[in-house]
Amino acid sequence: MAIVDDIRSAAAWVAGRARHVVVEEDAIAAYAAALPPRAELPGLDAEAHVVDGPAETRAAFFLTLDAINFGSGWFPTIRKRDGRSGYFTVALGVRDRFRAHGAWSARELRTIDAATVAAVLGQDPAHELMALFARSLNDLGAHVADDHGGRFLGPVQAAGGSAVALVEELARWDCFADVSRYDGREIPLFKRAQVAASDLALAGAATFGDAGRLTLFADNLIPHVLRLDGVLRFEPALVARIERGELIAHDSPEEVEMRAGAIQVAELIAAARPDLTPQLVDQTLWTRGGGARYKAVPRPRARSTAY
Ligand SMILES: Nc1nc2c(c(CN[C@H]3C=C[C@H](O)[C@@H]3O)cn2[C@@H]2O[C@H](COP(=O)(O)O)[C@@H](O)[C@H]2O)c(=O)[nH]1
Repeated sequence: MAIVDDIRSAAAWVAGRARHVVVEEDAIAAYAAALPPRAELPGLDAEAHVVDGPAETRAAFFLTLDAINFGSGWFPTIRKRDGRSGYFTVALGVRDRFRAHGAWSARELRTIDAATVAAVLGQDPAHELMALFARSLNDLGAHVADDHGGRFLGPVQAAGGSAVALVEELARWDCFADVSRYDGREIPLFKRAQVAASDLALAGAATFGDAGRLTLFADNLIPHVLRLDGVLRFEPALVARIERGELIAHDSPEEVEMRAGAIQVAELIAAARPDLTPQLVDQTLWTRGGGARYKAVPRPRARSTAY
């Protein structure tokens, strides 16, 4: 079975036995009907990303950014750009570096250290997230250098027009690892490998015929949006912990159920809205999550390199 089908069937299996986070199936039809048409979806935020210039540079930008598109559990402890979220603070830092000095080469990424990453992102070099970012970039650099001759378009071209094939390759790299365990079973989620495929297509660095097979990208923000919108029901004790700002343990049943529940909801929505794929549902809900209503309430936070 293709990796994306493993992800969706694992997510459905978790959702079917979830104890802490439950899909409100009766809410799906109306919720799906009310989601905006795909035409209204915002594309890439051109100000925060590298969306022009050579395809090789766009591929370098998004593979570099998505290799460090995690840390949401630490975001309350990093220095944010004024009025920007954690994700956009990181994206803008990488974008500024690309604008000033171009892309890091694969060879440079292979040896980049925490202090260099911290300087680019405007962070304390001693912050533990900087060492995690550097380690992820080291692995990315090693794979692009050793497996693809230093070309960031290498993995895209090797995927031969298939987003699923690209996810299959990135999922083998440590820097895109994202498999949890739940009731003794492996639960592949691969949020960043999948968002990388999506971002490369959005940036025009890749053309995929099968992007509709990607699942929703299981982060912490979408379950939060779905809870506030009444589509995922979190048990009261979990809500209380989240609202106290307590970290939820990565790989805990609650955390896996939140992420798997969001993937399952996107599948149910896509079944009700043939014009929307799970990737488009993700973009809609992730964008919605940036709104005041969702920012006003504490969101779940877990510390992992997955999201
Ligand atoms: N499900 C989903 N999660 C996504 C993204 C993105 C960025 N993608 C956009 C970039 C270019 C295109 O416009 C893409 O749409 C980041 N995240 C996650 O959010 C979390 C950050 O939250 P906050 O605390 O607010 O910064 C963090 O876990 C990060 O991994 C997405 O697209 N989908």
